[in-house]
Amino acid sequence: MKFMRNKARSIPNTAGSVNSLRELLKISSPQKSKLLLACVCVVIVNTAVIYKPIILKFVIDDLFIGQKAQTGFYSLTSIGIIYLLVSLTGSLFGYIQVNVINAAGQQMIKALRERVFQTIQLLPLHYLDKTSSGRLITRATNDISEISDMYTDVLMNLFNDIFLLTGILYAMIHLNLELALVALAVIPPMAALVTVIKNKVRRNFFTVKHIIGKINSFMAENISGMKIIQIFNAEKEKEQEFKKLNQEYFQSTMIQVRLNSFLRPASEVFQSLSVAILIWYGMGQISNHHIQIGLLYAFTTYVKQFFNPIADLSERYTSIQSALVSTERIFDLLNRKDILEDLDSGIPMDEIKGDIEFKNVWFSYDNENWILKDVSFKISPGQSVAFVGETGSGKTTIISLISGFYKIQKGEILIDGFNLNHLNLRDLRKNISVVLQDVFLFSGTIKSNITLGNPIDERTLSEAIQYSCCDSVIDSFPNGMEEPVMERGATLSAGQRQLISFARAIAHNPRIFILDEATANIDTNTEKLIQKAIENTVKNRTTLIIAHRLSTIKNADNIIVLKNGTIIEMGNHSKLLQNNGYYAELVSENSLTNKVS
Ligand SMILES: Nc1ncnc2c1ncn2[C@@H]1O[C@H](COP(=O)(O)OP(=O)(O)OP(=O)(O)O)[C@@H](O)[C@H]1O
Repeated sequence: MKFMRNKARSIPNTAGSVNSLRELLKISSPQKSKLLLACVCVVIVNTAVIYKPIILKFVIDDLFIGQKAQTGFYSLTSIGIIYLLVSLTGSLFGYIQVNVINAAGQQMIKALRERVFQTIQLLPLHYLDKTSSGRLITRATNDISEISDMYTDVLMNLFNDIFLLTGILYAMIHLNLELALVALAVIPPMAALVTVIKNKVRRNFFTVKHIIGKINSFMAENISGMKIIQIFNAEKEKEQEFKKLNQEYFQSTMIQVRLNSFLRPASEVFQSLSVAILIWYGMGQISNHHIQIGLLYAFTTYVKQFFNPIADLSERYTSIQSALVSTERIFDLLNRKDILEDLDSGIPMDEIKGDIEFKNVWFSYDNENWILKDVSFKISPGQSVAFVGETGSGKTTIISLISGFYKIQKGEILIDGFNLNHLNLRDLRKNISVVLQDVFLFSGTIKSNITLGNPIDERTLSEAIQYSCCDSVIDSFPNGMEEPVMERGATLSAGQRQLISFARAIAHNPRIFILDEATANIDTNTEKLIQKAIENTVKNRTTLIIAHRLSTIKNADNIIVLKNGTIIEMGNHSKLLQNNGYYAELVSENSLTNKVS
């Protein structure tokens, strides 16, 4: 059933493209006036193009063959001037059209890129857990640039071409219906050919884009994991994996190249065929004095002009299909409003006290396997609680639930007595700070990593630095707070990163502080600093610590011991030792790191 659903979503269909194009037009609506101006330009440019053969026909048939008196308006000079003016007007409006359409296209792409980024920021963790970063990166980069190309290069030309085709068609029918039908006799077989190729091109583009997503994911993952690859000499294996992906990509693009390279020559064959039929039929008509040579000349010019946009269209056909597929993929993401985080509705809470209660909470990530089973506990404001338990017992899951990252299936989580599901998530998260084991730093400066762009005054900032014992780290850098930080804080030590993240947590002055204590070995001096930072941070705050060090656990007001998603013991250090249960066993086995005690 699951398979069927996925498959149904991935099969490309025309309705999908039409809807996506409609969405694209909606995004373009602020650019309405520019688009309108561009359309006016298209009309003027193409009228000029269509008029030029009519002027030449007049010169050949009326002035030279018909021997019409070449005086006044009909003199060669005035007709030459008119021809020049028509050409110049066409060129001038062509210039305006290109500028206006490009400006409108770039504005639209800018808006679209912003919307994609905003949407990515609101994707819930349960979606991100199952989505590769490469897929999302491909949406924000490759797919957008394909639409940009289509918009600035293809779309206006498309409008241009369609207008030109209609104009030429009208001019041909108006001049001589019979000759027009002869000239266009090749259109039905040509349309049949294009229809056959169309679906192949679309299907293949879905494959191509899917593989680009896989390549981007692979690249992103390998670049971040390069240290491990190099240490374990896994370069060859990774290279093989990459070669396989690259080969897949190569094969699908080759199909595209073949289809693409077939379309232009095919349309040129049809063009030559049409000219040949026209000359064969037209010469007969001239010999029978049914038409004059100027008309045949105008028609051969029109046929060439008629097939040029068709040839261009067929060449652009693959780009159009590619961009349509990209548009569909982007709107597939943008329209997932049902899953996006709703940060702004719910009960507003400017300041929370920090009272947390789990009431018979059951939780599963996949709606099948229970990770938390009937978990209940209460933490009063300002209390510190340490979570202890073997790996996979559900400690991290509990803190993710308190931050509102996942929804529980059964039971209730209450914050200050309010059900977390009904709270304003933005307000809740404003009151929570976390320090994770694996500290995440962004490229920027130490200061920007502490403030994360939030308006934090200098006094709060310097207090945060002092309480987090981060001052010694900052003083050790020549640029102090403005010291550049590389992506993921790659140039800083684990201890330095930890201290910066404590400063970040304190600077945001949370009511609830969550700490996933690092298990990494840090030198004794930094260890002491971190211990001090923890002591300073937990003061007057509700604190939840996933604790690994006995020293931290001992200081906690309450210790919650978990096993397989169930609370098996609860109490302070001495009470749990007295119980002589699982916790006492962990302590006696020295499973908890006994550092800085
Ligand atoms: N995003 C996720 N999607 C699906 N399952 C998950 C996810 N995160 C954790 N799990 C599963 O939930 C269970 C509990 O994981 P959790 O991270 O809460 O354990 P933990 O007690 O914090 O472990 P550790 O001490 O190793 O960090 C594990 O079996 C894990 O495989």
